[in-house]
Amino acid sequence: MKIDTVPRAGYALELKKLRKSFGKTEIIRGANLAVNPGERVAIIGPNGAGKSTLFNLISGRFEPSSGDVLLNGERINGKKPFEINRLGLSRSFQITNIFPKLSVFENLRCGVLWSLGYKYTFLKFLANLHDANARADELMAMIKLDRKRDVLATHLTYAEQRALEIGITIAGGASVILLDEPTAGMSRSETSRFISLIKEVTVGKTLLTVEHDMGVVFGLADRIAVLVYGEVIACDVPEAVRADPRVQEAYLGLPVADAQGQGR
Ligand SMILES: Nc1ncnc2c1ncn2[C@@H]1O[C@H](COP(=O)(O)OP(=O)(O)OP(=O)(O)O)[C@@H](O)[C@H]1O
Repeated sequence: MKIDTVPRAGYALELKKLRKSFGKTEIIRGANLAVNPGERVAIIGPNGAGKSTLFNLISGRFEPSSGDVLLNGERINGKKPFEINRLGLSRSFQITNIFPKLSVFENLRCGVLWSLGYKYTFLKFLANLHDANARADELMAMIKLDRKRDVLATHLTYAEQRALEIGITIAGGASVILLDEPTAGMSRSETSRFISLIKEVTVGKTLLTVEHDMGVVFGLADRIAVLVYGEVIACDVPEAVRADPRVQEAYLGLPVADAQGQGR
């Protein structure tokens, strides 16, 4: 089944002078960011900097007050989240994405069918949908849950549920993936395995994460975007961001590597 969305030339994702106010309070204040196809970018920033708001603007949950969001060169402001999803951007919604009473396989198949525009009311007919079954099997192997094929999602470990969530997020073949704190709540060993898994399943895709854990940020990101008071004050390779005095100042004067947990 061919469902990959081929990015056009240019940036995979671009934010231009993006602004968002809630009432009189401006939360995103002219944020600019350009992410290349295939790049992994982590957004960091102190509490309340606007990271979640930025994700909500990109994924269509909020409409910008002004400025633009471009996905593969196409302006997506004002589009509905499902329209943006069909254009090739997929966002994880943490484990609320998962159907607890469905098996691993059924969850993944729902993710595939949803991206193709099927309705859940057709569930009883799904067994006949050969392509979706094949894609669900493929995803299950990618997220290393093939041995749990028929286990209900509710009976998975927390880390397995998060892996399933990633499987559902990538099910539709989106070229741009947004992950919100993908390793939150995991142990150190689970986190390091999970970083490897994320890297594997997003090969060739563009990845944007919001992350508090500096270990994850430095282990995963090609570039780090630092959001402070609704502006991207730096976006560079990890070593450069670590050494940037503006970033150190934003993290209470601590070197970024020592500021692990300070953003919480
Ligand atoms: N729907 C909303 N209505 C009003 N204010 C909002 C809304 N969403 C977010 N805010 C405000 O915007 C600011 C930024 O919030 P946001 O959650 O985007 O920050 P964040 O960087 O993700 O923070 P954290 O690291 O604590 O998760 C906060 O002051 C928050 O209260």
